Amino acid sequence: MATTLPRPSRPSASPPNAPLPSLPVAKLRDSTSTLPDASTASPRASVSSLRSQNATRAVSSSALPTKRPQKDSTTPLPTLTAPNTPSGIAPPGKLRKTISIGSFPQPPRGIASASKPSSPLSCTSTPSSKMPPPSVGGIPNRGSSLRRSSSKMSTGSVRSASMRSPMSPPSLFNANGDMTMAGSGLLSIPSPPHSRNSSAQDSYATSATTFDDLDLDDVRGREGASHSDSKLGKDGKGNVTVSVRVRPDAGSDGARPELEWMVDGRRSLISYKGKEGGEYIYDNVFATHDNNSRVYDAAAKRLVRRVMEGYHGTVFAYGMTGTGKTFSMQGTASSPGVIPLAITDIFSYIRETPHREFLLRVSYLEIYNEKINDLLTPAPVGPNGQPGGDQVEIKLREDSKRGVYATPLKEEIVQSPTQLLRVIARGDSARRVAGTQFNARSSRSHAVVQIVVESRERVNGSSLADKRSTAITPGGVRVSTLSLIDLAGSERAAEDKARRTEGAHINKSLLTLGTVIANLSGETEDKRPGDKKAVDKSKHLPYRDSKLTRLLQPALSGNSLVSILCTIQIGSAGSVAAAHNHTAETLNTLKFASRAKNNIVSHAKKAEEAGGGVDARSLALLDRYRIEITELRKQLEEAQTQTKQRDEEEEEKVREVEAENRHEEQMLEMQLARTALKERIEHLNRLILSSKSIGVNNTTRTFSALSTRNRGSVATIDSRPVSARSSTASHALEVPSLGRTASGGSRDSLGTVQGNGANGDAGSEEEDAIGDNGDGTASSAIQVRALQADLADKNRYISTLEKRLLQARRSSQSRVSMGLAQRMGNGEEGSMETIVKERDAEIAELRARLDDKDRMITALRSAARKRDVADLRVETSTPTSRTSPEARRRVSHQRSEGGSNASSGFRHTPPTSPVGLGLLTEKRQKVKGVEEMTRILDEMITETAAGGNTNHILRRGSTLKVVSEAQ
Ligand SMILES: Nc1ncnc2c1ncn2[C@@H]1O[C@H](COP(=O)(O)OP(=O)(O)OP(=O)(O)O)[C@@H](O)[C@H]1O
Repeated sequence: MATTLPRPSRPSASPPNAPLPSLPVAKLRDSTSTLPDASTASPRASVSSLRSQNATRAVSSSALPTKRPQKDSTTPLPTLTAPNTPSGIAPPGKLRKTISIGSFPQPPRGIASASKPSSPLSCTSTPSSKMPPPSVGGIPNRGSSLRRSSSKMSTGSVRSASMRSPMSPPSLFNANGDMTMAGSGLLSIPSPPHSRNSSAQDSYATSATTFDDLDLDDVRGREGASHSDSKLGKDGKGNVTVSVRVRPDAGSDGARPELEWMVDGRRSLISYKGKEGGEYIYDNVFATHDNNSRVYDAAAKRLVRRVMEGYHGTVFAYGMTGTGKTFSMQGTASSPGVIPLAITDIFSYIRETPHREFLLRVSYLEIYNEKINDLLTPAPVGPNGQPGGDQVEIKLREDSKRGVYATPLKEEIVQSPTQLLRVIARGDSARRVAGTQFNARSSRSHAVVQIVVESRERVNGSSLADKRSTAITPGGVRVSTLSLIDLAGSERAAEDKARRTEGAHINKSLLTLGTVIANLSGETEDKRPGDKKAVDKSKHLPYRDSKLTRLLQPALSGNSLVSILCTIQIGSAGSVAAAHNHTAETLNTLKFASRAKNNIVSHAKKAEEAGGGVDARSLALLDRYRIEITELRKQLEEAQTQTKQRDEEEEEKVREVEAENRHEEQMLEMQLARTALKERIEHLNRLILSSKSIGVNNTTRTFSALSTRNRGSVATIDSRPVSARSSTASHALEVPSLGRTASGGSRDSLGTVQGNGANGDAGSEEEDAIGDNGDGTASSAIQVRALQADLADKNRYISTLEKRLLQARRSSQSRVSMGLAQRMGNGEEGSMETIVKERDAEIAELRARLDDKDRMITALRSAARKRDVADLRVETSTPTSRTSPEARRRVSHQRSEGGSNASSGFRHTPPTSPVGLGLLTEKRQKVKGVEEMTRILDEMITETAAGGNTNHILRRGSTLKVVSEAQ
């Protein structure tokens, strides 16, 4: 409850100082302030009390309006229809039961008419502007509220005036308090002190006339069209409305107790002519044929509308078990009750009010055995998997802004009538019901539906920008609450233990409610000294004695518009005993209703609009949502900006990755180019080899001839195959390398030149590897030189390799550090390891490539040397063939010696003849040529590995070819 107001002033017993404005309809009421408590007083006590009161209360009929009496005089009193009447709601097939109007004694015309018109003694409507300001703290300060004077004076006047008036209004009671519908000795039940509540007083008048004079649709139309506060004053609807609804009788055994009752819906009057007889007038009396729609229209519609305007409102149904409280509040599918009709109206109002925006939230709780259960939260599951685990205890709290409220309680935000109805239906299904003696589906708990309405003025303009500007300005939110309460019914002790316990709790809480309402009448502070009523001030209001009264405290203490619907059953209900029971209960209910009407004072005021300066916690949900929406919008914009940035970064990354991929592709292309170059080199090498091979082969053939001739007598130069594979492996090149071997005995051993090259013929040739210059010295010298050259080559190549390795390391280190710096910048610290691995792999690859080159160079060199050696052999063998037979013999001898001394190794004897020296010079030149070629090859390979420049290689290749051809 956002605001609470001080209680209005109470009527004083003092007479009026000035003439009072007329009351549209004079009403007769039993003075509830003197009625015994419904729960405690015995019927007999009630009757005696009534009698004593009635004797002194009379309302003048002289001032009654003339319109109604004329109408009434021609209109018969309404009949009490049985459930099976055409307009009734009772099941079909039942006998039509009509209580004839003739069965009731008719009041005299004047009296009858007197019940309608307004009385000059009635109080004036106290405009809301004259209402006292709200009490500090929101909870009405009953003491301070009683200091109001304007209404107090008038109400007090009413009471005393009515008591004193010689013009008694019509009554069913005679001077002795006996109920008589006719006769001269009528006692008027004095008008209830409704004037204490000016609004309520007005409602008396209007409610009594409205349904008599107006077509219901007409009423609806007019009510729906008006939302203004002034309406309250104009039509006189009050802040507290008390209605009584009579339930159709389920059956009768002929006892016809209904004959003792008279229900006059037109005059909102119920009278009983039994022992505790009396006449009761309320704001509305609904006969058995009145349906839920009519009940809602008269008892709750206006209240609901005003809740939408910013007032707090409470509607509750009270009555004995089985009398139709749930039927009235919930209704049926074909006849919806107060709750669904209120929901429809709430949304109609929202539709009709485009200048405001609304937020609705709903909660639903029950008070069962003095424990509060949240009906919208599913029952927790116990250890056995069955519902019934321990629910979080819901407590009632109170604060100045919200008043009394239950917490923690689930509140659901709803956006449509269907959604709201569904939520309530869910709560209904969770509510405790059980079969009792009087009701097969008796509610065993008090159920409270609470709909919180937040609304605020919409800023003009419907553009999004306007809405946004509204969103960032909190405040201006009005919060009001509509409480729709279906109480459990009072009942006699049941046989079943569980029902008994429930019944005890129900009765206790209803008793407390009765006590609170009864004691409300004693809240008179502004008394004159010596005023007898002053003692009432001390009356205790036991709100805390039950959860129900605690929850209803804000409403009962004047903070809210209140509509109480009391349900009764006056039929025999199938048996005389039941009828008696009903009668007692019905009388109790009627007394409760009278007390409520007389004692509850409400000065509900439109909830103040929360300003923008309130702290965040107390902000209305609507505001909080607005703020949240603004914040979320901001977050969304930020998120969008971030997303955009991330997208750009990702695009950048993608671009980098693409660049990397392109680089890799380029690398791959280069790799392919290198491979192609290698192949080209090998091809060139093969060309070189094949041009030399031809010489070798030719020489070999010469050697072969020679060796055939000398087989078995010459020392052999064995050649061990050394295989050299190019990196492509498919071009394996095996060239003989020089080596020493002991070819056993006289047997020749043949070196082999094998090649898988394109020519494919090298491998098939045999070569006599004989370093034969006649004395074997030439071969030795050649071998030494060849070995030295080989060694030099190897050294050179090793140094080249070292250089390359160093370069590779440096470049990979710099690349790693660059990559690292870049990736560290991108926050990819985890990938350092990967980078190092990548670089390691690159180094390994480079090494492998260098190894390949190494092998290739070795192979090339070996081939070149071999070719060189072969040339030398050919050349040295030629002069030998031209020497004298003596010399040949010497050679032959030496060979035979060499053969016998094979184990001593290869002997190298330098040539001594001038021919030999010339040959040697020529040979040296050739060796140089080989070295030159090797050098070119080395450079070429180095450059190839470093740059992959095909043209360059080709150029070099052609140079090489030229060199080789020159040789
Ligand atoms: N005005 C009515 N017209 C037709 N049937 C009614 C009327 N009022 C009540 N009933 C029927 O009477 C039975 C009991 O009504 P209901 O359950 O509403 O009583 P109750 O006051 O809520 O009882 P309890 O306090 O035990 O919950 C239901 O079957 C209902 O349909």
